[in-house]
Amino acid sequence: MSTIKLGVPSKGRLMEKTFEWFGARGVTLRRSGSEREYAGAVEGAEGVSLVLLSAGEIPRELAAGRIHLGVTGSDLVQEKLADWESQVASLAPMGFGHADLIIAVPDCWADVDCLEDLDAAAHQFRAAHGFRLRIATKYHRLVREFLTQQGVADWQLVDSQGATEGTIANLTAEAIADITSSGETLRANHLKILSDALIHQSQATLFAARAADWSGHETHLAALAQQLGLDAPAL
Ligand SMILES: Nc1ncnc2c1ncn2[C@@H]1O[C@H](COP(=O)(O)OP(=O)(O)OP(=O)(O)O)[C@@H](O)[C@H]1O
Ligand SMILES: O=P(O)(O)OC[C@H]1O[C@H](OP(=O)(O)OP(=O)(O)O)[C@H](O)[C@@H]1O
Repeated sequence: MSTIKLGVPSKGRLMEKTFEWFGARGVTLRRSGSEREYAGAVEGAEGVSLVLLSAGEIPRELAAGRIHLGVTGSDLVQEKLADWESQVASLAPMGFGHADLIIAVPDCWADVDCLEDLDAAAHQFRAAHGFRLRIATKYHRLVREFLTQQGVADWQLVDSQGATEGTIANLTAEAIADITSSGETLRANHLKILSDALIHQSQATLFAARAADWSGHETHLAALAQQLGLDAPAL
């Protein structure tokens, strides 16, 4: 018989905290098999099976309907899925995995503390250098939407899939947009956050896939929602 497929992060703190969150609600998730095998088991919820996936791939698997439910950061869903609310329903913020997507510039840019200053600096930068000020990020969709909405001009995004805070010292960007939690990476790289450039406050969230085949799963979904203390989702 087919089951509701629940995708959760396969490793690290997101996996552990997800297991704790479900466990506290009477649903035991665990990795089965050897330590390195990505197989999982569910106890305490009928008709639900566990799929262990990279957090970064969970948005795509939800959008494709290959999993019914998935836990990942809200930043990843909003970045990776166009018009995300049409593709997934947010069922529950889970209270961990907090991170802020922000824009930061070098500490030594004394005249740049907010978006208006960045706009002015970008304008000057283009006049002086003949190309647009570069902002390094992996969050292309969210950053582009935010800066456009805020009326900041004369920037370009350059792709950085990791170690983004290092791009400025490496002279491949003038500013960065990345997630921060403790702020230590920004401090260590002599960067400061613009005061009004909080693009997204992310946390781990339980999502449901609108494209998944829910037929035959209605009773199990209602029972799971009740056990987790959630409203029955309208999908
Ligand atoms: N300090 C942090 N550093 C990195 N990610 C964080 C931090 N705090 C919270 N997160 C969240 O964790 C999620 C990313 O998790 P993770 O790095 O495990 O995913 P991933 O990129 O898919 O990993 P991998 O591809 O290595 O499996 C994002 O939603 C991010 O917002
Ligand atoms: O504010 P902090 O607590 O210092 O955390 C923020 C850092 O953590 C993440 O990087 P990650 O470790 O995921 O590596 P990455 O550079 O590969 O993205 C993020 O991209 C920042 O670099």
